[in-house]
Amino acid sequence: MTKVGVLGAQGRMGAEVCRAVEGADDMELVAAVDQGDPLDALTAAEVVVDFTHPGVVMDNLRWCVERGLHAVVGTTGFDPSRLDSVRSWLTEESSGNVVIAPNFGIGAVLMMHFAQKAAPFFESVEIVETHHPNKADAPSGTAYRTAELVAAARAEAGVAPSPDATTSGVEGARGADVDGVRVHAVRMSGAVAHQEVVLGGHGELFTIRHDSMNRESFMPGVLLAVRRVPELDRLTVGIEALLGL
Ligand SMILES: NC(=O)C1=CN([C@@H]2O[C@H](COP(=O)(O)OP(=O)(O)OC[C@H]3O[C@@H](n4cnc5c(N)ncnc54)[C@H](OP(=O)(O)O)[C@@H]3O)[C@@H](O)[C@H]2O)C=CC1
Ligand SMILES: O=C(O)C1=N[C@H](C(=O)O)C[C@H](O)C1
Repeated sequence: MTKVGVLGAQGRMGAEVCRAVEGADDMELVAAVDQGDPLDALTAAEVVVDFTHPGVVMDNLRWCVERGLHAVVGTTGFDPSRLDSVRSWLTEESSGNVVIAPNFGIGAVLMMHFAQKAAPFFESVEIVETHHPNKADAPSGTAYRTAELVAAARAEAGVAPSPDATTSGVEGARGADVDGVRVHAVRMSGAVAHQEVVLGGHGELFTIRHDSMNRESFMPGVLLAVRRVPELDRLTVGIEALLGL
């Protein structure tokens, strides 16, 4: 039985993770910690799952690493400099491993993978993500990561930036620029988590779309990461490798 602790246990995702862990035959929920609770209860765990807030996740993660706990992190906000900081904590001597994934949905991981594959074949690419209006960060971690992967694939293939003749307009109308890829964030009541990667050129549009209809959709990926994190090597970003992609 893997002993699991959850940080952000009363939040939308944390509560779903607690239910999923309690429903798994090979896991035991030993700590459910939220805002204001002491972290000490987490030392009973082998793996800590964090779904909190971009503003607090670095402190939580450092606390886990310093205690040799494995961590599975779904909280967003991990830009390259944050990932470098985490790598610097995970020395030869530290015993815990970390998985940080902007999206644990299997379909969402495949969407990112296919977008990366398709990106060099089209002149234009833009990303449109739609989320529930309670989301704190924009663009989503998934959109940010997709843009990074798409931009890297295009750079490696020597593809020019997406053409854009815009010289005037209202600020924000063209979305955010993430590594040269335009990302548009929609906040919509009734939505959960949705993303389209739109690619175009030579008289055709190719759209790769993913929809999370509920938060259960993330649980197979979260449980997979909890099962696999002890055998991984220090920091793993995304669960692509765990799926054999
Ligand atoms: N990787 C993935 O697949 C997914 C990632 N996410 C990401 O997960 C994060 C959480 O999302 P969501 O569950 O919707 O957010 P919620 O706001 O519903 O939940 C976050 C919870 O964490 C609590 N919290 C805040 N600070 C701390 C702290 N220092 N220690 C312990 N608990 C704390 C919050 O308490 P309080 O409300 O009092 O502040 C709240 O209960 C976001 O970054 C989101 O983007 C979401 C879905 C899937
Ligand atoms: O806040 C959310 O809800 C989600 N956050 C993650 C993100 O920012 O990409 C994953 C998913 O999109 C749901």
